[in-house]
Amino acid sequence: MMTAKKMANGSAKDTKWSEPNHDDTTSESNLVTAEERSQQIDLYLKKEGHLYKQYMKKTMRLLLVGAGESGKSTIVKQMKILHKGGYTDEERRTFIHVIHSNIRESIVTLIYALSNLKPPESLADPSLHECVEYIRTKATATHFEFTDEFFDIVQRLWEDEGVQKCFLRANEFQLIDSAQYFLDKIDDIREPNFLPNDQDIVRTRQKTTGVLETHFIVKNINFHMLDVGGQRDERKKWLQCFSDVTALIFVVACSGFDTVLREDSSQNRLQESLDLYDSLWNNRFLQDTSVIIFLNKQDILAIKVASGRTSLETYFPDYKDYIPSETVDPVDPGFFCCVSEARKDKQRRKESAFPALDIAESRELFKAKCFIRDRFQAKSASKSSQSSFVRRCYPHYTCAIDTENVRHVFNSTKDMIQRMHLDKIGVLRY
Ligand SMILES: Nc1nc2c(ncn2[C@@H]2O[C@H](COP(=O)(O)OP(=O)(O)OP(=O)(O)O)[C@@H](O)[C@H]2O)c(=O)[nH]1
Ligand SMILES: [Mg+2]
Repeated sequence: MMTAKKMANGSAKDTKWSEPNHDDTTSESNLVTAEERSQQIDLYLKKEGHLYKQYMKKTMRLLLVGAGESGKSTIVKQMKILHKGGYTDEERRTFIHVIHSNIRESIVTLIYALSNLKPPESLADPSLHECVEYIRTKATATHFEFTDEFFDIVQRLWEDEGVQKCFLRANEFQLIDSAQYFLDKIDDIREPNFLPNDQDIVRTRQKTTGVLETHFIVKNINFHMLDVGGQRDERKKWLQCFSDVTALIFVVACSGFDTVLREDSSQNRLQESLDLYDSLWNNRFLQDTSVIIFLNKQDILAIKVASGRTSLETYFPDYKDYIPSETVDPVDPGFFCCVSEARKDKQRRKESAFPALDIAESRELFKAKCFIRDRFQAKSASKSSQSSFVRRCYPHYTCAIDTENVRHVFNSTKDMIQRMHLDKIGVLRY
């Protein structure tokens, strides 16, 4: 490090150093020795260092990582809703186009999947063939107007039983998670004065490219949250974010156990998350950084388990003989925080994305949640580190589209992040 003495001296042999003299006269009083100047600078750096340390103590840098579509940007949107005063009407309007594009992408995907699935599905109402043609030809055009004709056609197709059957097989192709939400809401969305609400905004899907940073203050603590693109070609940009990170928040789409990656159809999404987690846990630049795991998309996981159409066992054969180590009652509201939060209030329950589960389904969901969590925890074995810092992983079950759930999880991790941070800056000795 450049010492104050070196900075002050330039050449240690110089005997005198003088302050700039504006009236071009040199008086004895503003002549200081290099030694004195060096002491002044040392003092200044100490003071600055102290202020920097104070600032660092109150500044947490959180890096959101995880595979594509795991829910990172959705967490950032929730931070804006919870800690940055939410969205203005002007900002809400900017999401209208994204919602329209999400609807278009969803219906185009469903229509192509009808014939591409093996075995294929077909329209229940053959008179809709013209609508299919419209979607295939007009709705895929680069410059496309979202006309009434488009919304009428989408609505008719979405109500078709054949299209619904195709939707139930969405794990066999690439459909955005919010497809059903927006397609069910077309009546409202197509209105000329439609203004997206918070739930509409957190449901939108836009792939992140690059690194996006957001700042907010909670109880006098500055949070800098970094959101990165999670698809494979985006991950080389992550490295630049690794320095000075307080904690990594690793987001996992738990519901992805029966789907493949958008960018590589030979890779299972949950397996990709596990591999990615493994590589980050072992990354040499992150050896002093603890990891908070957000086991996300618990609502979709619950829907999949309740449907009985798909099982973890098909994709992860060791699930069959897995027995959770806990003896927690599977319907314990403390464990199912998302479900129980929703149950507190009948209205919210109705609006909740969570299905009502019977006891057997709850037990199965409990097993699935524990299994996925344990797979990540097994990869987080602490290695011996030279410092006294003990690196840990902290798993949490989340549902990023549920503002109350994110509030609850963020509150309970906030204090722990702060402890982790103080621990870390103590170890690194700024
Ligand atoms: N139902 C449900 N949908 C979710 C949840 N979390 C995120 N989503 C939806 O999943 C989609 C993808 O979420 P994003 O936040 O864009 O994912 P990301 O990790 O930022 O993806 P990249 O930017 O590609 O890395 C969005 O449409 C979200 O609304 C969840 O817990 N439940
Ligand atoms: Mg994103």
